[in-house]
Amino acid sequence: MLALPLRLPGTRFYRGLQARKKIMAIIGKAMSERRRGLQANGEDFLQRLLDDDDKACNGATTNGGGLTDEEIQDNILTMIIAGQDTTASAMTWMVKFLDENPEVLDTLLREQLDLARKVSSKSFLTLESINDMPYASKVVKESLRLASIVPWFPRLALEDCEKEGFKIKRGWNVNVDAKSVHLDPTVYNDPNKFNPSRFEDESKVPYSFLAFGMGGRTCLGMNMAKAMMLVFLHRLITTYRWKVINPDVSIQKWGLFSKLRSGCPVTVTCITENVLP
Ligand code: HEM
Repeated sequence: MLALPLRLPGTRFYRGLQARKKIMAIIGKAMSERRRGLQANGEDFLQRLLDDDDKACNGATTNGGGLTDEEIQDNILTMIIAGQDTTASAMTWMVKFLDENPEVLDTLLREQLDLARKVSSKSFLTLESINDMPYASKVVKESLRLASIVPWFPRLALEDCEKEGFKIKRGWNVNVDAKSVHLDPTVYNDPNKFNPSRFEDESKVPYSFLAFGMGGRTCLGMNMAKAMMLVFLHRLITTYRWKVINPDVSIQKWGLFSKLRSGCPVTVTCITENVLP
């Protein structure tokens, strides 16, 4: 998205196309190995698409046909691009914000240790446990607001229209600037402060939380991403003591998503069981 579309060797665009080809080939190989029984059929999204495709080929679907192999590859690539880097980056920012805000970390630790005591006999967190993390949910939301992982997203005007006095012509590209909304002091009080409690008296300004987009194209993985971030938080907070070792706040240049250039390295020590009384 952030490169001139020049198919010339050496350009970012060209390297992107080459990388895409490589990933598509890896996905294509996995598909053919699964179909030939050479790779374990996991219970994953790829398998669902392949199974639906089989059903369509055998006439077991009513909608006339499954996806082509290229469409299946495209769907998997979309999930990788939309789901992997975004969530990883969100977790990185969350660690950074918590490291910088010990009082928030303290409140979070208390909530998570309480929860850990309740669920310690189980080896995994259930949906019920995830729904029992009110403060952690606000930490996740505030991290997503302040980091604006997808800082803007593009739209195409399908017809002439006028918004707040601005005339927009059919065919124009319009970028929704989520980051500016998230940092607008008329929407969020003291917007640069990491303050999860601001969501206690949740801002009611419509369209003011755009971390997952809004409307017809809202993020499909929104609930999954939130759940992953909560599980990650719980494990990190209750199992490890950690410290960010590189406080560099610069952001990766030309990235599609807002990512810390340093990757936010941390030192990690496992907490012994006596932390959970
Ligand atoms: C913290 C993590 C994530 C963030 C911040 C995020 C953010 C977004 C945003 C802002 C959009 C809307 C883009 C637009 O309107 O043009 C979007 C769309 C999308 N996201 Fe996510 N996302 C995350 C995680 C995920 C995950 C885990 C998945 C899948 C496993 C996923 C799959 C998608 C898909 C498929 C779309 C396109 C939806 C459509 O166009 O109909 N995302 N995401």
